[in-house]
This record gives sequence, structure tokens and C-alpha cells, in this order.
Amino acid sequence: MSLELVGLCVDVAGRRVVTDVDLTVPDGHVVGLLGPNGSGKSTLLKTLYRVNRPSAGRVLVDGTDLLALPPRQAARRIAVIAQESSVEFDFTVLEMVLIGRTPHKRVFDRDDHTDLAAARHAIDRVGCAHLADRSFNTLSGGEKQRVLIARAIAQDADHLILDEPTNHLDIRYQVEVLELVAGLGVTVLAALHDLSLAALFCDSVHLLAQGRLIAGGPPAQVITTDLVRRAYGAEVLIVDHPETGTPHLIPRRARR
Ligand SMILES: Nc1ncnc2c1ncn2[C@@H]1O[C@H](COP(=O)(O)OP(=O)(O)OP(=O)(O)O)[C@@H](O)[C@H]1O
Repeated sequence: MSLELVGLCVDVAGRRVVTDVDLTVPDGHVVGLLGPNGSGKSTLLKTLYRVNRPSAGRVLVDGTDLLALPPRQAARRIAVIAQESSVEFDFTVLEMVLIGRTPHKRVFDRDDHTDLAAARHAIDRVGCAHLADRSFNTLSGGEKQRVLIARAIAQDADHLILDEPTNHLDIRYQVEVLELVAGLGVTVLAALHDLSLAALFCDSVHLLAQGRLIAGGPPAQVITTDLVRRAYGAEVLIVDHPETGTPHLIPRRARR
């Protein structure tokens, strides 16, 4: 169940945005993709869910070329929670989660007992049973993220890709969502902005700067004052989390 990017390059609008990325997400690990705004995180992740085609390099799922798989088969291997989380149609929560079952059905198949049971189980697992009949678009940001995680659970893929899953969430939901994701037991690659939270939840992290990986490894090796300065141009203090020992960032004011 590993995910491997080998020499991955991605061009967007005639410009190379991701250059020569080698990155492995081992079976069952939670791996963070870090990097400043515009460093190429989303562009890279979009090659994994086939919105972008690599200009060079390969994406391997358990050694199989992801792009060679038919879309339905690829969707059984990789579930995605992208950044945009509103939908044009007024789907209920249950209907949203049932969309996750699509790769397991033929085109005109209706939802059967198995699909409904899988969707209800997934909704229960993220603690959203009370929201099953609510319109998805009326949910709060944190509730929406939980429902999208439920959809990924119902999809029953063994890999999960997330693009900034904690964006716009308050501290409670940030922790809840990452706790939920880390507890799923699937292989996870997540773009994350909060480096302290990334350190708390990721087995390893990779740092992108201007489309190139400049560091990768356990959080304590990558989230250092030097690398944060180099990648983000930011001056921070880093202390050890008192409970976990993981790096915790303290922002500094430019002028005191
Ligand atoms: N469709 C596009 N057309 C033109 N430029 C693009 C397109 N998509 C991405 N880019 C550019 O590629 C670069 C990387 O963008 P990307 O969204 O991958 O960065 P990111 O690391 O995900 O940023 P953020 O943290 O702000 O979401 C940026 O300079 C962006 O403007």
C-alpha cells in the first residue's frame, strides 16, 4: 500500500512548477507535504488525483503506475480530500458520502444495501450520524471536513490524499480532523501549513521550496529554524512539545 513519486516534474501554463520530486509514503504512514504558499504542494498532489499530468517521472501505487490504471480502478486505490469543499447541487450529507461508493459500482447502478451500509458506517465513524439528512452546503467548515473524510472512508481506498485539510478550522477541529485521519490506518499524504501540527501527527515530512524538495525525514530533522528560514523566509523559535517532544513553532515579531 505504498505510494511512490519518482523524479516527478509538473509543468503548469508553460512553467515548471514541480521539479524532480522523489518521495515515498510507506504503508500505513502519515506523511506531511510542507512548504510555503506557491511552492507547488497542490500542483504535486493534483498529479496523484489526475488533474495534472506529470511532465516527467512516475507515480507508483504498490509498484503499479497510477496513471496507467483506469480511473475507476485508481479511485479504488486513492481517495482525495481537495481544498474546495462546496458543491453546486444541494446534496445531503448521506448523498455526499454515497458518492464515495461510485468506484465500486457500474455507471447506472443504483445505491444498494451494501453502499448504504458503507455510507452509514462511515458517517458514524466520523461522529456525524446526527447530520446525515442535513444539506452539505449548510455545514460548518469542520463538519464539512468530517463528512469528506466519511466519503473517503466509504470509498474504501487504501491511500488518502489531503490538500490542507485543516484550512479555516479552529484549533479543536484541526486536532480532531488530523486525529481522525491518523487513526484511519490508511496510507496518507497531506499538504499541511501548520508545522507544529504536522510534527504532532506525521511520521515523516517533506519540505518543498520553489517546487523542489529541500528536506525530508522525521519532523524533528526537517522542522528546524534553518530550514524554516530557508523555505519560508520566516524567523521562528522552535521548542520541544512538552508532551511529545515534537518540534513546536513559536512565531517571532520583527520589531519588539
Ligand atoms: N492553473 C495554473 N495556471 C497558472 N499558474 C498556476 C496554476 N496552478 C498553479 N500555478 C502556479 O504554480 C505555483 C504553485 O502553486 P500551488 O497551488 O501548487 O502552490 P501551493 O504550495 O499549493 O500553495 P498554497 O500553499 O498557497 O496553496 C504558483 O506560483 C501558482 O501560481
